[in-house]
Amino acid sequence: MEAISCSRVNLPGSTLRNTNHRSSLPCHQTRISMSTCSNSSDGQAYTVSCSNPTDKQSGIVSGSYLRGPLQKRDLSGKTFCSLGVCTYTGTGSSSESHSHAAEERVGVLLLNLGGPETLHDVQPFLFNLFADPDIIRLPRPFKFLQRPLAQLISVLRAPKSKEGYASIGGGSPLRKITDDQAFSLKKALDAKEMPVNVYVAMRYWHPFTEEAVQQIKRDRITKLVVLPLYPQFSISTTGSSIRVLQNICREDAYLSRLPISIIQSWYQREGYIRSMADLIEKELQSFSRPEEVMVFFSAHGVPVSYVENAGDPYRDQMEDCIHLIMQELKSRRICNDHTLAYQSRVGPVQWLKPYTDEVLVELGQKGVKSLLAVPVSFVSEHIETLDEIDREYKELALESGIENWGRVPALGCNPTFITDLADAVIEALPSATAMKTPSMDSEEEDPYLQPQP
Ligand SMILES: C=CC1=C(C)c2cc3[nH]c(cc4nc(cc5[nH]c(cc1n2)c(C)c5CCC(=O)O)C(CCC(=O)O)=C4C)c(C)c3C=C
Ligand SMILES: [Fe+2]
Repeated sequence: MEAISCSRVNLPGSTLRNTNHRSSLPCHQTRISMSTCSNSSDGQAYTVSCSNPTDKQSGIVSGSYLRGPLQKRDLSGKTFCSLGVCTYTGTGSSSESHSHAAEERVGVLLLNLGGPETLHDVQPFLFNLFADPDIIRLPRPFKFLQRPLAQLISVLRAPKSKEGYASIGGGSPLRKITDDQAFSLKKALDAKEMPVNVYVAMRYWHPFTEEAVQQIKRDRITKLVVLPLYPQFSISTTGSSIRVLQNICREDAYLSRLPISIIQSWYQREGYIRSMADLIEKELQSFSRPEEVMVFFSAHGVPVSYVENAGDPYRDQMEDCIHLIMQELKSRRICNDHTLAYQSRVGPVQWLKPYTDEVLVELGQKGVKSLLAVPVSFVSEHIETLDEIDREYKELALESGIENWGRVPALGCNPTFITDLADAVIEALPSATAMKTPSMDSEEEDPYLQPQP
């Protein structure tokens, strides 16, 4: 594999590893502090040199990722957690889940968003979401408004959200799907002779990160791989979850010494790209003229300011991801037209464009008759696939002149995908190092989550 070089945003004092490159596009430049990196000739063991002059040696986060721009920032914050940790330890007790070395107990921590399990949970779930300073980014002098604003917005938005959740069965399916993915991942790792415990940490609903972390401590895990269930990195998703984790680790003697490897993004992995292409190829067959179908990638949006002011690599990674999926399809002689748009905007600010609803109308006006929607920023079914895409966008598309509509299902427990995640975990394990967290500026502190019932 050819050598590549890149510049990237760096956490203060971070040491990062990049493994398993798939292609040779240069990493993208960001605005904050930079570090340069170059890969070894075999595309493995990709080490990023640290640019922080004051703290060159300390490894804050050890990240295994493939390529592409990464957002690294000071991750700090606080969270409250409570009941319901789900751990997959196989048939035996957790202490049986050892790695090869007698005392080594490997844990995998899956990070996800979480969702309300009942309609009663919707408003407090929304409060937690809007109280996250990575979701509503207030300028420093206005940080004190975060919680009151979260309270106000959550109360105002709750009726609309409740309608959506009511229409998909009265709650989010995310917890059940994530638990199933955790179970499948554990089985896939067992099959590769890598016995692990798999934990689930949700950002805005049960089981919260702290619950998972408590279980990790009880199980006396000796090495941890952190795997966000978001293929692409965004400040608002993976970034936010890592910040919370880092904050918990900072305050805990055991956790601050625990070797941890964080997989920051994995959209470039061959197995993921192949499994997405498989789903698209299969779904295209349900159309009478598959070659005439527009492949319509719909990604969850973020406000433009994240990308343009805060250096969020989300848009670049999303575009790169679509490119890789289309390349894979082309290699199978599937050469359909395709487009990417962003859905689910909230509030009055500018979000990434083009907007899904606007593009659907335009495509209908231009005479596109068959369209296959591909949700691409998330790997489980959730409110935005089951309600927004399947109901709202489908209706809009049909009204706009599109006659044949299809939608690719989310990956869920797709075997190719889960096996690839298992490989990602195995590749990340050797780079686990203790998470030394920066001391936190009190003004940057996360507002406390609303205590849950
Ligand atoms: C990559 C995925 C996601 C990004 C990026 C993201 C950013 C983001 N989201 C909001 C606001 C809301 N998101 C909501 C639900 C929701 N968001 C994602 C994923 C991403 N969000 C998922 C998978 C879900 C669904 C969870 C489920 O229960 O099924 C909601 C609640 C639902 C609603 O009222 O629409 C809100 C609100 C912002 C503001 C944001 C970036 C800043
Ligand atoms: Fe969202």
